[in-house]
Amino acid sequence: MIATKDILEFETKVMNHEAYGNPYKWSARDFELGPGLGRGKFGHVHMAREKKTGYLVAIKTLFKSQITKSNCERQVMREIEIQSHLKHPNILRLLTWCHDEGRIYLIVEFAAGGELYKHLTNAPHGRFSERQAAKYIYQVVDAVEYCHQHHVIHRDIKPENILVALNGDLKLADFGWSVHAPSERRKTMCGTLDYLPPEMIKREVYDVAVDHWCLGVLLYEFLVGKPPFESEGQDKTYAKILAIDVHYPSYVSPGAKDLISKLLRMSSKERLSLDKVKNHSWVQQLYKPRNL
Ligand SMILES: Nc1ncnc2c1ncn2[C@@H]1O[C@H](COP(=O)(O)OP(=O)(O)OP(=O)(O)O)[C@@H](O)[C@H]1O
Repeated sequence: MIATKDILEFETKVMNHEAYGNPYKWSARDFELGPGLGRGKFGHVHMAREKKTGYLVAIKTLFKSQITKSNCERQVMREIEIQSHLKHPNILRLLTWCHDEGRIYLIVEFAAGGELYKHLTNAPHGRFSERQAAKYIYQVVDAVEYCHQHHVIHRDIKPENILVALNGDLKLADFGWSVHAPSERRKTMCGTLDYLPPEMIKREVYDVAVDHWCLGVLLYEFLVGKPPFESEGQDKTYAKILAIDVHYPSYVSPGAKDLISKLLRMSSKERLSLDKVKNHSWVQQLYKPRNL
């Protein structure tokens, strides 16, 4: 339990920091590196402590040489640019970033619970209860709705890209594939195979509704423990997606099935709006957001 005295002491430290309310040039020297949290494509992620305040963060270190070698400069800059503008309780906050000759450091909110994917694997029978799934889908939908309101399509929603905070709330992360979509419809194929929407397989133009499809796949995976179109080969997965060939185990409730089937629609225009997902009777029965 954190005592009021500790909070006051911490707040005093924050207010006495040169960065408080002022332009401040952060550098890696402001942080003390702690244990490793994981490895990413271009570097590693560590827990870290801001030296003057003791504030815990995660630092994602990216090696510039690896980014250049993979020709991903634009993708990385886009991830930084997009994530630095998104401020929502269920989106992993990019607090600041800095760089030196060889590295880029992303200072992000620390998600003490780690990857949601691990929670799913460790859950009884490798799947979440309907109550847990309703809370989780509500929080991800709220985050994605906020992204869409800011003209950002995530394009890579899956349990591996969602982290869990200390209080159990979800944090949508990994904006490496996301794009700013100012009213424009796009054509690049990206994302993970099991989560690919039909319009991307058919290489048609697509819009924000690709995320609605992925939310249907995500909810199914929460409840069943594996994505609905998972198959042995890529061709079989594609065929199942294009036929919307979904099998629901008997333990999935009619309410959950109804919601998933309203997101997994071939026509992107027919997919349920995100507001309607949050207000769907199955979600409403099982989850009440704290701020209401
Ligand atoms: N803010 C954080 N808090 C706690 N753990 C984190 C945080 N950020 C990343 N991690 C851990 O580090 C791992 C790698 O980070 P991340 O997924 O951001 O790298 P990446 O380059 O996007 O990886 P990839 O795209 O290959 O999945 C994550 O899977 C997670 O376990």
